[in-house]
Amino acid sequence: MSSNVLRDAHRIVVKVGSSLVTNEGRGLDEAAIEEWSRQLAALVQGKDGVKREVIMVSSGAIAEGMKRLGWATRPTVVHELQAAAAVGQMGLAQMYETKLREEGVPSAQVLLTHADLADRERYLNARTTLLTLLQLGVVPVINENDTVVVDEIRFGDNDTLGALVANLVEADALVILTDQRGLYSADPRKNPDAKFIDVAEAGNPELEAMAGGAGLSIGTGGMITKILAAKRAAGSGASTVIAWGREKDVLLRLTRGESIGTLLMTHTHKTQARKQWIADHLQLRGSVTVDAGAALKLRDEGKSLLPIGMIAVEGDFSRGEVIAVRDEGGVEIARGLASYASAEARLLCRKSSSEIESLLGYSAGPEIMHRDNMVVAGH
Ligand SMILES: Nc1ncnc2c1ncn2[C@@H]1O[C@H](COP(=O)(O)OP(=O)(O)O)[C@@H](O)[C@H]1O
Ligand SMILES: N[C@@H](CCC(=O)OP(=O)(O)O)C(=O)O
Repeated sequence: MSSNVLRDAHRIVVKVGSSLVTNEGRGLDEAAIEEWSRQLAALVQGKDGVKREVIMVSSGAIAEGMKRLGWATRPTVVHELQAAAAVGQMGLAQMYETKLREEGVPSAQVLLTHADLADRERYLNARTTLLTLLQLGVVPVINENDTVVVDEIRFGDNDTLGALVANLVEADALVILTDQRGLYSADPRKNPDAKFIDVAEAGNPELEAMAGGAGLSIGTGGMITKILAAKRAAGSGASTVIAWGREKDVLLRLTRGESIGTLLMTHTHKTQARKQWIADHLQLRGSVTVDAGAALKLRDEGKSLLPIGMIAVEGDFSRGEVIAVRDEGGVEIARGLASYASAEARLLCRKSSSEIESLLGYSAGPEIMHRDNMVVAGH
């Protein structure tokens, strides 16, 4: 098994499932959360010599809420599930906050819904906030915002949410911690002869046939959602490891290059994936024309586009929509996500970034298009 995937990963999304977090429904597993927090902190602080950025996607709110409300069986009424999630999320966030703070690492609670990632503006806001938190050395602790979503628009299981977060921040790797040592050729609870898979290609359809549903009533996805999450994460260039969450020092050992769990590899390159994503999935909503100086900075220096170099704005677009950047001859030199809506961008042409706040009454950052959200033609 090639083991340099995690060793070389700079930005890692870790997902832990309900059954682990809540000790199979018995209540938040303080010792386990403390263990993961210690490891997350060590990665962020670079105790092994490399500082990494980590995001924790943690389930467990509903299971913990049920316990706090004294409910022995999982309700089926959606508002009761939402109420349980709201109660449980308090405990979940509090425990990660406490354990990470004890390790000297600040944390942040981020609750997301499907709508947040489907809407261009909210997508960009979520992305920018998460990248800002990572830059600040904060560990974002993410869960689905269960209180406001009903079944049809839910991620449903946090494996999918973990993969979408990996896509959102362009993580190098997704680590899914669960109650099995990884993927087997069949559900090991039902088939004791199932063989362990140590490495495979993410997206290989044979894997989907091996994976069954959830093990205990606490978890929702089972192995199939993990396999599909790995496929989705691969789309943005992240490889996935599925491993046992109680394995001693699992995150530290993985990032030291040890082979633990099942590695689902991708060969998609991150920048290639992003380029493809911007090229394929999004319709151009407009464009901006820039002067020769700005064109040079974008094309040759890998810089963001600042309003000072922008001469004109074409079309009608919102923040977060995809626009083209053209030079004065009309040639497209880049495309990417606009940080400002077209009406705002028009007011900012030829202006210094320091004037943004006084012109618009707020600032969404000094750039018209940040280089992280841009693909330059020919690069
Ligand atoms: N091929 C397989 N390999 C390993 N586990 C499998 C497989 N098929 C189904 N499973 C089941 O998936 C369970 C893990 O999923 P789930 O219960 O949703 O956990 P989590 O809360 O970690 O998301 C395992 O306990 C196992 O019973
Ligand atoms: N958002 C839900 C988690 C959904 C869920 O069950 O996920 P998982 O256990 O990872 O399959 C919660 O916190 O209870």
